[in-house]
Amino acid sequence: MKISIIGAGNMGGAIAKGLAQSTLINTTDITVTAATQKTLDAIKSFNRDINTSKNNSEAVKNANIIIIAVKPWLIDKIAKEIAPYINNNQIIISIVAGVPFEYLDKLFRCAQDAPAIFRAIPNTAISIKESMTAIASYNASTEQEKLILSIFNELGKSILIEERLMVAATALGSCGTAFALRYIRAAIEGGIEMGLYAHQAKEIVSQTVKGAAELLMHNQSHPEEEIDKVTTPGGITIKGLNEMEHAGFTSAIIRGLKASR
Ligand SMILES: NC(=O)C1=CN([C@@H]2O[C@H](COP(=O)(O)OP(=O)(O)OC[C@H]3O[C@@H](n4cnc5c(N)ncnc54)[C@H](OP(=O)(O)O)[C@@H]3O)[C@@H](O)[C@H]2O)C=CC1
Ligand SMILES: O=C(O)[C@@H]1CCC=N1
Repeated sequence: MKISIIGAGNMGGAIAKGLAQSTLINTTDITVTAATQKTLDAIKSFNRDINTSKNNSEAVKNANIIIIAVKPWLIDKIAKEIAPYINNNQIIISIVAGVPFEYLDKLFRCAQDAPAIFRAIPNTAISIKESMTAIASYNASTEQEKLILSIFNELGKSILIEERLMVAATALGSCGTAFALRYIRAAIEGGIEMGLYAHQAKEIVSQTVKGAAELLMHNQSHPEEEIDKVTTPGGITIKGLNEMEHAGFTSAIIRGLKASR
């Protein structure tokens, strides 16, 4: 199975790196393209078996799966370039945030029919096979859906959802990486103010956040259930939590997520 990624930047490059570590795809069957040689060299230095090219139309010709990973304002230009070389046996995956199937159909329709198109929104942890990827499908068979889910499951976890939910899933799962990291940064800064060295604070906060997330997944529990186990009545955790809430913690997160939408 050959996969071509058009646009090997933060996300396209991360997907290529993740795929190169997966068992489903041979690294020599991965091709990435970019506008500049510098980006392609960076991919080669990660794994020299990944094919690199600046020729998008050549890259898509023999691919079974084509992943479009350019900035949203470049999708029209890229589609114009590659659409003549795409056929209905190929699968297109657009990771371009905010571009609906209705629009992708117009861009990639071959003759009377559109190929199978997926929208996938991973996050940057895909480079280390720890992504959460939301996927919506259009014109695809159940077999094709299974195939695409199996690829992204190898690169973390994936979920098939209706297209109308992609916006919310993007805010939570993709922008969410930045939101979680901003909490981590804030906690590190607090730790330093209380006397810890930066590297010590980072280690403590990173493992604590990872452990908190693992608790939810391992115990299949609700966050408040786990919080109850930490908050000693009259103790220090509830004092900290309430102070954060007075400053608008929950509200700030909900407002931020809705603004991302
Ligand atoms: N970053 C993220 O966390 C996420 C991003 N997305 C979506 O992914 C898409 C890409 O975002 P991101 O990776 O952050 O952006 P980047 O700018 O990092 O990557 C875009 C890539 O496209 C390449 N490119 C530009 N023009 C061409 C061209 N004509 N032919 C081939 N490649 C080209 C660039 O090449 P060069 O490097 O040489 O300039 C660059 O490598 C966006 O649409 C975004 O909505 C979706 C989910 C998460
Ligand atoms: O910020 C953005 O627009 C992209 C889409 C999701 C994550 N990054």
